[in-house]
Amino acid sequence: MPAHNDQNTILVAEHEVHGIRTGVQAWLERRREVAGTRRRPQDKAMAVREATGASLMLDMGAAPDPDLVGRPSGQPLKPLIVLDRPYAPCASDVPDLKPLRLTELRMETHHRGFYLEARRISPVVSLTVRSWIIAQDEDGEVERLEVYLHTGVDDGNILESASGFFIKEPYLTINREGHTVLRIDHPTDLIAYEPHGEAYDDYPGPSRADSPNEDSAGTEDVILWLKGKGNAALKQRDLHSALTLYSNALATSSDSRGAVLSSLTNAILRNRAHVNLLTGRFEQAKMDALASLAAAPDEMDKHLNATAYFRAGCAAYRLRQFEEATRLFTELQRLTPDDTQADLYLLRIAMRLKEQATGLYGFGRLRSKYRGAAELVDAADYVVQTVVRHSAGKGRGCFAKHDLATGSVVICEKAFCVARPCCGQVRTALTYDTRDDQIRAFPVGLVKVLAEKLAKNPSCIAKIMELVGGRSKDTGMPVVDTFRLHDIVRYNAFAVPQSDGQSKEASTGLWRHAAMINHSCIPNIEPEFIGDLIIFRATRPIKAGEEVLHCYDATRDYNTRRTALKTTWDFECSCVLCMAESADDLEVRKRREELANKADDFVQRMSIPAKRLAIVKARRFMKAINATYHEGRYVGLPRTAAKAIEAWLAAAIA
Ligand SMILES: C[S@@+](CC[C@H](N)C(=O)[O-])C[C@H]1O[C@@H](n2cnc3c(N)ncnc32)[C@H](O)[C@@H]1O
Repeated sequence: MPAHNDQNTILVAEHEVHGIRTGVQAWLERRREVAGTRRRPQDKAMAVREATGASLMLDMGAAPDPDLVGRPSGQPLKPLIVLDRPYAPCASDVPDLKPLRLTELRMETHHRGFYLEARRISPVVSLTVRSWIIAQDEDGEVERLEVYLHTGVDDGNILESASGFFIKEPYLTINREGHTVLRIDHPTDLIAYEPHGEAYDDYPGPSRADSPNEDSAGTEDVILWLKGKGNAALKQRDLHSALTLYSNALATSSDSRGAVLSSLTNAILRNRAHVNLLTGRFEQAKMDALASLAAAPDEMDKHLNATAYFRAGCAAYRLRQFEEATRLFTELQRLTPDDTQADLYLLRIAMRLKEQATGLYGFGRLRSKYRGAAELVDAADYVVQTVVRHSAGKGRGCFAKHDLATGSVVICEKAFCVARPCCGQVRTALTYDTRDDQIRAFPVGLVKVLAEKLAKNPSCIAKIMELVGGRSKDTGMPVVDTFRLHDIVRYNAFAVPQSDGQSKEASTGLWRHAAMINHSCIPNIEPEFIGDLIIFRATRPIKAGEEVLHCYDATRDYNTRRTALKTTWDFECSCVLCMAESADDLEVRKRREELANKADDFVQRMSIPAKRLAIVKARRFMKAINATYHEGRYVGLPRTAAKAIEAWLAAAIA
């Protein structure tokens, strides 16, 4: 993560690294041994008993979470996630796949082109980075179903949200504790549904099978009943159920033969638009609201259309489609000229459009309004000063379109998504990536937030997949690929410095345009954060056509910095400072670092105003540090080791 990533640094003791590696290697070996063999049947009663027991023990806090690994020196336990052999998510819809039974599954096999239908028959066991249940197929065979990391749906757990599931292209493997499991890594591979007929169990009218397709009055009753249940769920803020019930009602209405139910259907679409807005499904919210508009409205319909325009306008605003939001709120204004809601929104949109075009934000006002870490700021993006194009040896880069003065705003962008401490979204895990054998402290909380946002707004997937670490090939269907998201976060996320000093772990976020900025150890722009707004300002004059560069890792020591750039971002920096430092003798670099550390210590201890003797000592430090720099090679380059003592001296003699 560029900038400020030190808060996420976790020191892993050598013996612990060894323990993790050995354990994981043994697990991989076990999996290799069983690859391709037939699945062994499970004892149903025993499996359910085990899940019930595990769930109870966890609820009582009486069982350790097997996902957590021990920390040295009293640091809190951290979850360990093993990233092994990434595989692609299923890119087909369930009807395009062939059904499969549990008895047909083979170990360590991705059953491409197939799906499995199963019901939950146990309580949900919720661990730190995964949840599991016992699932049963229609033959009565059972297996553990484990969902990794992406268990959340509308503030609940996907495994709790329904009792029936479609598992697309099931993958049968062994987990780290040795249990055979159906493993879900990609959120789009698990489809939760209410088994057929289940939502109608307490329907008071004639049985559904008897009526709807034959009789439009019967169908209308079912739809009205589902709508009523949806409204009741909405009232109780059970948004996931409300969404399912409205969707079932709409499916029933589209199933019915020739029944003219348009006003009822429109009402459900309007309600579903509201729930979609509340749950962050903005694309679907806009579609529902627009689909609910009456074509030839009477006076009553006009009022209902106004509600639809309001919901569609809010969704467009949240999707940052400000021009479209203007059009929708203008329609609302036309329908309800006495209502001030549209006027207020149109004013807000006008502010966003101005920010977008001019970069004039009123930063003072924003700073005083948004003080918490990664708070969600109501602001537009200002990215018109730069253009993205090829940068030699670095992939794409961001280049200035015009001359930019020191201190001017180069880019100001609102996060695509952030993991926020206030919502409990900040979570750091240890990841062991078997692809490069590295153990890293990793912001898995951000991967979760990103996956959920993409699953709810699939049209954003393609744009995110364009970032480094994403997929280059189009699969034809918007799917959420967890492994890709992990790499995207690794290469492109920023850590947000904490402004409240409260949170133990740093917030992290993803900014799409800022993710195009390359690194230099001598940057020309510097980031600042207001909530989830990232603001890059020029630190020196930048010429039109020049690449804008910021510093991903400002560690002074050359070797440490080089290792960090390689380990996290997978490149070797060849900026002029790195070139000069790489030509230094190893001994010289070592001596310089020792002197710089002593000078740092001196600066920490010596207050200003300072005694003459202290100033003399500081000058000596300066001289000694400067002597480690080769006069010819460092012309015009920053002498980073002398920075702190130089600043102290300037203040002391001022
Ligand atoms: C946040 S992205 C920057 C945009 C990226 N160049 C692109 O094409 O989308 C970070 C990645 O850019 C590349 N990169 C950034 N700075 C670089 C540099 N100074 N030299 C070489 N590659 C660099 C590395 O591949 C790194 O993982």
